[in-house]
Amino acid sequence: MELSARVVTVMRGQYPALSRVSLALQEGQLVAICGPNGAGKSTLLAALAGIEFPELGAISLDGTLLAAIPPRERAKRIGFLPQTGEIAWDMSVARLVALGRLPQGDGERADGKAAIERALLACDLATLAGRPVSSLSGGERARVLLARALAGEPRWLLADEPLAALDLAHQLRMLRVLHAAAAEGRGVVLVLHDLALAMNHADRVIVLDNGELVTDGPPDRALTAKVLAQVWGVEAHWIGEPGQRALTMRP
Ligand SMILES: Nc1ncnc2c1ncn2[C@@H]1O[C@H](COP(=O)(O)OP(=O)(O)OP(=O)(O)O)[C@@H](O)[C@H]1O
Repeated sequence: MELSARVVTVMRGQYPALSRVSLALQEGQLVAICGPNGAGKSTLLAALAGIEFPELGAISLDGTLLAAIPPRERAKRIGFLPQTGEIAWDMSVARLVALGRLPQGDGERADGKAAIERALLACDLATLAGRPVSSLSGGERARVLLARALAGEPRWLLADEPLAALDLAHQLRMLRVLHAAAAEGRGVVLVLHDLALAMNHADRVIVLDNGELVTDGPPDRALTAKVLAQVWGVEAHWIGEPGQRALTMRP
């Protein structure tokens, strides 16, 4: 089972936001997409989710062009959480999370309800379920949006900076949930700015810069001091044990 991009170019006006990017993602892994501001991370994630159609190249899911898969079927198989945590309509947390079952159409049936309940619990939302989303804090809202994506229990979960607004304990909790989803055989792809999270928790890291793929591999090979200098322009190095690494930087 594979989600792949073949020489994908996405234009923004005259300039490419993504330029000839090729990669193949496998289920069962947690993959981090990293890179500086404007590198093309959100564009790549949206293209992989079928939200954005590339001008050149192709995105395929299990060998079928994404563009050829009907939108509802695509939404069943690929859950997408965009970077902007905007919520258009005010409603209760439980109702918003239930929208994650729309592609399946079973939000009122036992299977759907159980999946919604699992997502609410996974994101520590049980006590907030009856609250209007407009009354929540930024981090609470971010957990609700992640829960909506999880409620669909898609084969692929693509999330753009899902942990950025979360406190330390909830970051860890959500990482465990995302790891568990990968261990169940789902594909989990996260855009992450926090390179220590990527280093310690991802199975694979993809680094983009200026719309181009710079490195793609295990975290310790993709996020070397040399890559940090070349891509982020910082003099930094890793300390600590594998799985508990921290980044030290010269000011
Ligand atoms: N609507 C737009 N019009 C013009 N250029 C755009 C538009 N949206 C994005 N871009 C450009 O496309 C490039 C890639 O943007 P993208 O949002 O994918 O970057 P990113 O790596 O996700 O950045 P960030 O870390 O800041 O979220 C950037 O140079 C950005 O300025």
